[in-house]
Amino acid sequence: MTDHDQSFTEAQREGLYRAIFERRDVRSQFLPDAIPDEVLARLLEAAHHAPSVGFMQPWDFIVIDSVDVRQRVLDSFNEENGRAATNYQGERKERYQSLKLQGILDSPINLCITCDRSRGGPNVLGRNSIVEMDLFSTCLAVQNLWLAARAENIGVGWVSILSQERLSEILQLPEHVYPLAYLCLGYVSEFLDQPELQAKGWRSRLPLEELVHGNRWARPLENPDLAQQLKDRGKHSG
Ligand SMILES: Cc1cc2c(cc1C)N(C[C@H](O)[C@H](O)[C@H](O)COP(=O)(O)O)c1[nH]c(=O)[nH]c(=O)c1N2
Repeated sequence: MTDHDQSFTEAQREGLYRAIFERRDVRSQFLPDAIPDEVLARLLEAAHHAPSVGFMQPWDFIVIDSVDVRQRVLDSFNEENGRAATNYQGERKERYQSLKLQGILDSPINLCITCDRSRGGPNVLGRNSIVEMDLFSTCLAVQNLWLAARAENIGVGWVSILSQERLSEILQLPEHVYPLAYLCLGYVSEFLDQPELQAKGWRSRLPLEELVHGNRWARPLENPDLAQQLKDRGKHSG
């Protein structure tokens, strides 16, 4: 037992949900303004407080301000994005090619969050059966940073249209370090009220009630009240 109230106030709870619902992947709205060091430090601390398998903390954070390094990453993006465009034809291809899918040079800073697959030695508690748990843990660090950034009015964009080998080479990563997330960070002109891919007609949010099942794959929920709640929530989330 502690001697202080551990409950969130209603305002604190709303603040957390607000960060969750108003977080966006940003590519087009970056401003060049620098992020103050103390703000960046808060974001990195939030990432470092993510849960991790066996408390492995497999992440490292590479803060990239060099325009030269970023240009080389952008070159990899352009090459990979050209290849990705060949997956589509006709109108869909045109739409793909009209999407802006990175803000590598528009944002003032890039951050690569890596996963050191050997951290903590060969036996990590909780990772004996499913070895990818270190990668999943690192994803949670990304999400912590992404949500904290929203609360700091900073936009984050994840760029994954990159050659992993090329990225490892550019950042001189050792063999056992996996470049998990390449992120662009910066203040923004606005946060869109829905995902940019939805706003541009690429793909829409799926109805939550179709994604929640009872007991076995694709079985309806036994609980009709929960089913109704899920439907109602869909009406007011963008
Ligand atoms: C693992 C991973 C990888 C990528 C992304 C996300 C994640 C989680 N997203 C962003 C993605 O398109 C976006 O999250 C969804 O469209 C939903 O939009 P909001 O994040 O809610 O704004 C993304 N966006 C982009 O413009 N270029 C990219 O290469 C990627 N890659």
